[in-house]
Amino acid sequence: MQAIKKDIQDRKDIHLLVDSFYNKVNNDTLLSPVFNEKAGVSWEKHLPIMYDFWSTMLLGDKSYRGNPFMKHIPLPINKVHFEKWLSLFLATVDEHFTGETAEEAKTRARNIAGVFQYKLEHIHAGNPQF
Ligand code: HEM
Repeated sequence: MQAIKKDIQDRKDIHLLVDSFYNKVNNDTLLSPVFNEKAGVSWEKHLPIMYDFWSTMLLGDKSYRGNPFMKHIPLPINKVHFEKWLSLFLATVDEHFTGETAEEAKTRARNIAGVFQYKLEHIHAGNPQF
């Protein structure tokens, strides 16, 4: 029987969301090389940052301080990468959660991915006006 899904309520839920998402990323042939080869991500450091980021977004605990966009400027990523990133994120939320905060997570992800993609397109086109 399938477990009854609940909403994202606390940091334990955020850990499940983030761990499951990056597990998918690490198994994805398009995104995994960007994280592991191009950026050489240290997962030990990155995952706790992402727990704080999503806790700040969804639980309002203000544990994340930083400028997330800056880290993405040097990455070789475009629309195709963002579409994949978003589809994995949305699938992860739906797999584990349902409710108002789960919907909020998907809306935030869509919006931020859209903004990042738009800004990067301009920067990559040689118009670093941001
Ligand atoms: C194609 C899409 C994306 C790729 C390939 C990507 C990749 C990365 C990489 C390689 C880092 C740096 C990790 C490190 O410092 O070791 C990073 C950091 C981060 N990313 Fe992304 N990312 C993507 C989209 C997004 C989106 C849409 C969001 C937000 C919803 C996001 C939020 C963050 C945050 C919060 C950080 C941490 C920044 C910090 O260190 O303060 N990323 N990402």
